[in-house]
Amino acid sequence: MSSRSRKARSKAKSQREGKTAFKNSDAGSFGDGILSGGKNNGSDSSKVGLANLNVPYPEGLPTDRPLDPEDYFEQLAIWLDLEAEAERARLAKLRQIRSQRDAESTGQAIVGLDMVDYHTGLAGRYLLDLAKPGGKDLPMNRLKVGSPVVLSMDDDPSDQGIAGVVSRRKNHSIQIATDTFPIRDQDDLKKKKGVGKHGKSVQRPAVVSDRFRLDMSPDETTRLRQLAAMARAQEIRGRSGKLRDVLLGIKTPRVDGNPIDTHDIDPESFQFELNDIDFRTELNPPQRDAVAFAMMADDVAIIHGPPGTGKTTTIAEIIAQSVERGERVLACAASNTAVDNLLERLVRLMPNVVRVGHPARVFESLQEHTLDALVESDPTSTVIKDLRRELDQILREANRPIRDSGGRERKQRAELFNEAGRLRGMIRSQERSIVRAVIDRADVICTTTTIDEELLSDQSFDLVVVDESCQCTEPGMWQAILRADRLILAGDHCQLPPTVLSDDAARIGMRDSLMQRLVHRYGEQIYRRLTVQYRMNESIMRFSSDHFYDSTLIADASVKRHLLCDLPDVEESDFTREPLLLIDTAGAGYEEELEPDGQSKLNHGEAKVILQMVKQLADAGVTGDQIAVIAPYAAQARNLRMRLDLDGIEIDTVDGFQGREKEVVLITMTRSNPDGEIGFLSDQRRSNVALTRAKRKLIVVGDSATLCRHDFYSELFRYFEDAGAYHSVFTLDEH
Ligand SMILES: Nc1ncnc2c1ncn2[C@@H]1O[C@H](COP(=O)(O)OP(=O)(O)OP(=O)(O)O)[C@@H](O)[C@H]1O
Repeated sequence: MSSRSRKARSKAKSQREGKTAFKNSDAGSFGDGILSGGKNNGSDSSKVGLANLNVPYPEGLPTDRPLDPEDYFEQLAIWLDLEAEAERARLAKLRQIRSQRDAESTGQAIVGLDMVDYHTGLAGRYLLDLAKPGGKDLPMNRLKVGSPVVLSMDDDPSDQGIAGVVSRRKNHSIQIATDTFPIRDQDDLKKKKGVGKHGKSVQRPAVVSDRFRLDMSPDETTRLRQLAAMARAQEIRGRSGKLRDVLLGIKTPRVDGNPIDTHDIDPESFQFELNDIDFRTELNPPQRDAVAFAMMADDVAIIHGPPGTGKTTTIAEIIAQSVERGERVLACAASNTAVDNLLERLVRLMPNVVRVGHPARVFESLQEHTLDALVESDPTSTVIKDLRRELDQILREANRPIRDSGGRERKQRAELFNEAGRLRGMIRSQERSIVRAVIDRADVICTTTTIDEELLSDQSFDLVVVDESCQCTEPGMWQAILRADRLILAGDHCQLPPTVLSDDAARIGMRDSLMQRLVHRYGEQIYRRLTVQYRMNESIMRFSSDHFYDSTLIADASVKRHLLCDLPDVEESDFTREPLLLIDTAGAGYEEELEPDGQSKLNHGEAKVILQMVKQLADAGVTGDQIAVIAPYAAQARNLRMRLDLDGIEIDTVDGFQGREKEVVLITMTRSNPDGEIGFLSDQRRSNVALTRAKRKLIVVGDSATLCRHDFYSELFRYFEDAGAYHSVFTLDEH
């Protein structure tokens, strides 16, 4: 353990007791009114509008003075420690649930699995196909493609298992990529019934007789990489050291050579820069300004992109401009989905982009841009293909059941495994040199902010861009920052913050992003806001614009009045002509319930209303793939998935929907109780995301008696009422 990590651990206790690593911390005194429209007096830290950015972080990193690097990185290490502790505790609790029904009801484990097939993939990984005996469908689960998992023996609670990543999932089978072959007893191979297509039972043997269990796993690698990057960042000098000092408030950021706190940008230079850019995309004026501003920033600039305002489009243009100037760019985001959204734009603008990351986590449509695919299609990789074929062959031979009792076959098997090891070594070394060549040739590398240090080794970049940067914790930023000459952060602090499991870490600042901190510290000079949105009908946009963005959003003419009934094959009626609809369930007795065996909430009454609305939409000609249902609670999303069977309809939690859009969105607020408790619905950023996903129609189902005890929801209900879109559930048929 590093000395900082040790120090951090011992400090973690005092952190939980509410102390910070900052000496003389006077957090709570930054009220210097740096941002425009300061409506809020800073008394309510739950409000998150830009106008409310004057609100100090309750106990987080101070923004009114430079941060001492040692204190700062120590604080970040403490957050990571608290977070790791919370993650370990959560998973330990889950793995203790050994009984099938209980373990699987969490959605984070699948038990009693047979291994029905395996192959070798890139870099000598094993791809293991697992299924339930008899080809039964897998239970509802949260193991998505890309989820880190632990594969262990089902009948052995002491088995620590091996680490893997989900690489494919179907209704009745799941594929895991691992570095190790999970075999307990090689002699124990015997034929068993397996599964075939569509879950039919066929005579396909389970290739290993053991039963397996899959559990979601903690991602220790990420934390270790972050700690290592922070240790380097604390010591680093030169250009990266200067950028660190700017981000810590020790040095002032510069634009066009001038410190931002003393000079407004010279309008003439700005105009000159703007005129000089040969834009590759059709951008609106705020987007163009943002591009020019980013190009002029000497060290760091921020693009604030409210929902649907073309943040990703804008940063793709910034990257294209930077490449045009002969620069190399690292384009990152905290999630794989956000990286892929950006990659989708980039590949339309330039050819030489490489997506680094596990291919299992990359959109199917973008596979050809992954490092794996590019290495595979490299002419020099035919050698690797031959070696891999040989490896597969050897493994199949080695896994044949042993028939003789004399030990000869056992000896042969050991030799075969040795040979397999040697081949894997050769494959790896060949691949390493091709990987290096592909990466060196790329103009832009796209990756999540959890960077594979081995793949990118010593690469540094003229520009590092982090999209959705408000979803990234500060410790999560340093791997990317260390490789940057200049840094552009894009995001929206009024949407979801990063996921932080530890309440203690969240309370002392881990959920506040670097972008948010820099805006606090430097104010308007450090960011440009995009204001024209291309998603929502104006009525859908207005509430969010007024509440979160100082009423600055403008609906582009192409979407301003678009309606559901304008879609081909959708019948025109009052229902499809109105962009807003709110169904108030107050008085109907639709009380929330706690999911059996779980912590999450569901609401059967609201689900019934959602079902009725979806049916009405389908009857009007709206197709499933044009509809999304958003539930703040996973249990309600699961409940609805079991009850709704319209082809193509998407049902997910708010977190699953950030960055997405649909023609029509239904939200089931779920909370309904006599005490007016609303749990994490009180985080308005979550509601902001849910309310801004719909293009042409937004339907909200909720209980005013519970929700409207809170100002935000009371305003929301009033907004629907004023728009003539409020209906009590009693006005619906069947209720
Ligand atoms: N200047 C523009 N002219 C026309 N359409 C645009 C323009 N800028 C963005 N769009 C369109 O607006 C939509 C949203 O753009 P984009 O995905 O870049 O936004 P975003 O801000 O990243 O979205 P999100 O809110 O999901 O984070 C896309 O369909 C995009 O093509």
